Amino acid sequence: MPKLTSPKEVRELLQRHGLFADKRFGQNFLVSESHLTRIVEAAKPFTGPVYEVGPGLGVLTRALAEAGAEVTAIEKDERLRPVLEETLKGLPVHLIFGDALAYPWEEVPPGSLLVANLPYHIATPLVTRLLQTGRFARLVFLVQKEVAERMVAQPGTPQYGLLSLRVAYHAQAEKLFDLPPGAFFPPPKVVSSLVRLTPRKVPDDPALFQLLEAAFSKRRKTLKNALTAAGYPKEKVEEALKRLGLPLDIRGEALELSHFQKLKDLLYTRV
Ligand SMILES: C[S@@+](CC[C@H](N)C(=O)[O-])C[C@H]1O[C@@H](n2cnc3c(N)ncnc32)[C@H](O)[C@@H]1O
Repeated sequence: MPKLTSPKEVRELLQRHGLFADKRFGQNFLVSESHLTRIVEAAKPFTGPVYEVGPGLGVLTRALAEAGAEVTAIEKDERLRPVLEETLKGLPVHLIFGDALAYPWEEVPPGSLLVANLPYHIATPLVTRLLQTGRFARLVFLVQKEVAERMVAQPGTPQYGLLSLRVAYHAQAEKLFDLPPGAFFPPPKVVSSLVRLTPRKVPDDPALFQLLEAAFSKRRKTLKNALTAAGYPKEKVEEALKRLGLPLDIRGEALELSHFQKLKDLLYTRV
């Protein structure tokens, strides 16, 4: 069995199967034993079924299964089938080939976990969708450091925006540690971070997210101008901001989640 945390053995495994790491699929395989251990520890305890998006060569899949997780892994790249059949042989892993964005996440058992080294190009839409299902007890995943910083950002910081508010509404968010490019083969151009989200089990709030999308659609505008440009009545927006004790020229980036929730209540209340 090849050692999947050895760049040399990973290169040989790919060569033996006539494969290469395909950038289009965001393929940067984890080859750091110490980081692998820390990711598995951050995901424990395995209190529900574990879903992995993008098993790649199976390094994390194998570690999770060996640690006792009941893993379902969804991989888009069909070329990896023979590799995964080799590296996951004998382990009770349910392997599905397909696009994770097309997976029926709304049907997974309540209390499921996501543990993944996410392909960078689908990380934000995928995490948003998984949070909206209300089915996950914990999501532990690697993303570009810059995306991780946006997920945990506080009001008034340059990284703060729609993604930070989406995450704050649905979950408690932690950025646990960074991984240098050398932890992957081939090394990416960016630093990665491990994020852990612990959902609060709140129902989705479409009116709130409609308001947030409008507030952040024009980043350089004041909140009042962004909302009126999106069709919210100007007088109502001004009145609501005054009632909240906020200046009329405030920008969306300065408001925390509770402000937006109160603003939504005021804007959606008939007078
Ligand atoms: C960053 S690599 C991680 C691979 C492996 N988990 C590891 O840590 O070495 C991302 C993986 O996601 C797969 N992938 C890319 N887009 C996908 C999609 N839409 N659905 C499912 N898997 C996808 C890639 O083929 C690749 O195996």
